[in-house]
Amino acid sequence: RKVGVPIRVIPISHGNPFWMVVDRKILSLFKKLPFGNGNFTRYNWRGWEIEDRYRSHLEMGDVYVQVTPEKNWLYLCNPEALMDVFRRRSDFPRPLQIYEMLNIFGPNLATVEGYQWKQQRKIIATCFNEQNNEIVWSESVSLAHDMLHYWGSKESVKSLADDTRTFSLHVLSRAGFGKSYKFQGHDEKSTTNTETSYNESLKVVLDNCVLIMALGTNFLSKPWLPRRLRRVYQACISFQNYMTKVYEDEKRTFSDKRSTDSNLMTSLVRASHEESLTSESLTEKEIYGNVFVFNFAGHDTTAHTLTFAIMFLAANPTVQDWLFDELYHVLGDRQPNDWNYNTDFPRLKRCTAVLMETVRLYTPVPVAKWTEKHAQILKVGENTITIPPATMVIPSYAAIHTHPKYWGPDALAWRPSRWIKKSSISLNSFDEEIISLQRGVFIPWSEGERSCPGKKFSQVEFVAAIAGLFREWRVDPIQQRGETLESARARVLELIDKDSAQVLLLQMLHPERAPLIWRRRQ
Ligand code: HEM
Repeated sequence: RKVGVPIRVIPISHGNPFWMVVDRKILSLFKKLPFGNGNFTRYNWRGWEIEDRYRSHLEMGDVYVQVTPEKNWLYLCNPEALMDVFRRRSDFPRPLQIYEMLNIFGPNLATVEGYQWKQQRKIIATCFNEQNNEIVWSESVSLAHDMLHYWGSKESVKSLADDTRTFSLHVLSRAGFGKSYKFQGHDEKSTTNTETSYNESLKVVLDNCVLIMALGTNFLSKPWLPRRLRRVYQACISFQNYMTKVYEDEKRTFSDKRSTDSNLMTSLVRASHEESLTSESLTEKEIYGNVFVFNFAGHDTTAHTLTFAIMFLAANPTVQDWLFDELYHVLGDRQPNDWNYNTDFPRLKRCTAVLMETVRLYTPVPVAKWTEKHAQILKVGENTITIPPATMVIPSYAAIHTHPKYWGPDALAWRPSRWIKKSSISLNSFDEEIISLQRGVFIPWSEGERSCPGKKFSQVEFVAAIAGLFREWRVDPIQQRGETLESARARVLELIDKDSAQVLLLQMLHPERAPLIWRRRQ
């Protein structure tokens, strides 16, 4: 109350692990009770932000606090104040206790703060470079082609979410480690052989990372555990062995002065070696920790976003035509292996707009900051507030991304064309630009020094995938008995709206409930 902003009291802490498992089930029962609809059912579950959007801020203003038994959570929906929080990295650090579990393979960018973070970030920034983006581009184009081949051969595609995860895992294998794999659709996956074991182990690690983080690798090594858990442990070991081998190889290559590939792992080893002359290099453990965190941070973020985008496109044939016009204009009749990262990617503005519009509405990663040990003063609009120590400070991304004040009356509609304007410097009628926005109203990759280092990586990957999929093909929902195509599309939109929830990240829970069909354009 002393902060002087509206408050909402909720009975269970947002970080309570037991509650996180049962929240929605219990609240759905509560909602049925005559007195059951209050702050508890409105706010006390994981992912409430997406259902609520900007409504709480419309009711209470740009800042309010949720009071929980453990901490106070301050929600912020004001662009200038948000940018202030992002810029003041030491005043509003990351609450590291939430991320500690990501230390499975070693300390990394996501789990350190202060000087250690600065030092790691400086080295890592050099690895996410244009040579790496070129690898991301060509691998994504090639994999999208194979994925389309698989989807195009089926009468009904139900495995969208699984296949986009395979796609993003393969891109990471190549751009992160230098290992290229042929795309295998959901029904084509073979049992492991030696060649796929690295990729397979990475997949098992990522699929089970919550379990690994919760139990720890020491516990998982116990021989009396069930087979499934031992398999997870084996995957951790072979993933670690693979990283060690690449590390040793690269160290040798470096001392021989032979040039190598620009994948993230080799660049990290090289950059670390170069920095070692100034005693600021990464340790071997930190290299492993970071390679894991690149995979963790880059896998489902892009895969879920692709799933959302393809579903939205299936429901919006006019947007597919709009995309096709750009793809035909930029890529013409050239074959995918002739598409060029340097000249084609920057021109695919509409493809980029599809990404922006999708992450605006379905932002995959929630960001949290806190005030740690000290009170902080923050100007929010006309008011200046003092935020007490140990307060969580949460950018209300789902609100700022949809507030009509910044996005207009159709803010909740998925409309990629809102991102495009005619180029001011070109006379060519097709030359378009992405609109410039006020800083702080669009924050899916966060902002400031601690924003996502994989932003461009994910943009290149997404745009290459969309170009590969939609240059010659289109997608529709499969009609159910007695349904028109129009109502099938409305059903897909309804599914996106009602069936999306925060698991680890925000995702569609059952995209297989709306099977799709891919057809070649006439
Ligand atoms: C659509 C795709 C993506 C989105 C929306 C996204 C979003 C974000 C956000 C919001 C953060 C800040 C989290 C926080 O402050 O708590 C972040 C951090 C991070 N992201 Fe991404 N990300 C994406 C893809 C990727 C990819 C492809 C990679 C790597 C290949 C990656 C690597 C990282 C890393 C290492 C961090 C930690 C940075 C640090 O703490 O300094 N991300 N990402």
